[in-house]
Amino acid sequence: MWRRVASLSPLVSSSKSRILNQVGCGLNACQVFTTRVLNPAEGGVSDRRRNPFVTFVLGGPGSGKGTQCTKIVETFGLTHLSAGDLLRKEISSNSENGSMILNTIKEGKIVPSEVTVKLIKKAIETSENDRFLIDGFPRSEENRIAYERVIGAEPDIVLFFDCPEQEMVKRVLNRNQGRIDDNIDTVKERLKVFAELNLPVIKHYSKKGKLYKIDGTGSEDEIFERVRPVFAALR
Ligand SMILES: Nc1ncnc2c1ncn2[C@@H]1O[C@H](COP(=O)(O)OP(=O)(O)OP(=O)(O)O)[C@@H](O)[C@H]1O
Ligand SMILES: O=c1ccn([C@@H]2O[C@H](COP(=O)(O)O)[C@@H](O)[C@H]2O)c(=O)[nH]1
Ligand SMILES: [Mg+2]
Repeated sequence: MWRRVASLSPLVSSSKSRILNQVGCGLNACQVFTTRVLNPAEGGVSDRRRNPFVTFVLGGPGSGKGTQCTKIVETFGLTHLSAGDLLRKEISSNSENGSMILNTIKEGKIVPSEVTVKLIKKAIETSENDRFLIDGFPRSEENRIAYERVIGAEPDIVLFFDCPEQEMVKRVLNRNQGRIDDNIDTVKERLKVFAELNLPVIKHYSKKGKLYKIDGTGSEDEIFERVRPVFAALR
């Protein structure tokens, strides 16, 4: 089991992006606190995986969440759960929510919490691992509250990849993986949704001392060297 309390030196980004100004939440805090709020009435996660170590990985579209998660998995062995990938699997498996999810993703909006939280809960419960990176979730305060209620715990830490909008748009439009939301109109909407609904989540966890803000500019390797100490300190 990983340590749940750690004290690290500051890892504050020097980026001057618009997002940073909007968050404006004194992100020097690099102490990791734990607040377990297990809620037996809701069931929480199953007994076998009752107390997993959870990292939320947040950032705007194209900020590099998925790319950095792959590197964290390779080096530290956490299991990567991308909320977007779980939703895309629902579309391709023709589930009852498939067409609703497809339309929501096309529009750059947020899928209802009950759908996403259920998929994440199942993925945690069916995993052999007890350490997770939950990538691209929670997208809103409503998502966050639903997760904490259903899972019965807060995340242990939260990573936020801070990247200028112009760079994020460039990366998304060059991604070339056939995603239906990698077009300029959807990206504009996703940036709007990120600023309006996701930044409040980031601010919430900053206030709780759980946030690690990482400068998301530079090469993939340079960014990973900013991420590495966060997990190295928890081993
Ligand atoms: N540091 C980087 N410099 C340049 N390109 C990068 C960098 N990191 C990731 N990329 C590229 O940018 C694109 C978006 O990266 P990635 O998919 O990791 O972002 P994301 O935050 O998961 O985005 P989304 O929220 O849309 O899923 C990918 O094509 C990836 O290869
Ligand atoms: O928790 C979530 C995660 C994702 N979505 C929808 O999926 C797309 C793509 O997500 P990525 O994380 O970029 O892969 C996102 O724009 C949302 O439409 C969601 O609703 N809830
Ligand atoms: Mg991604």
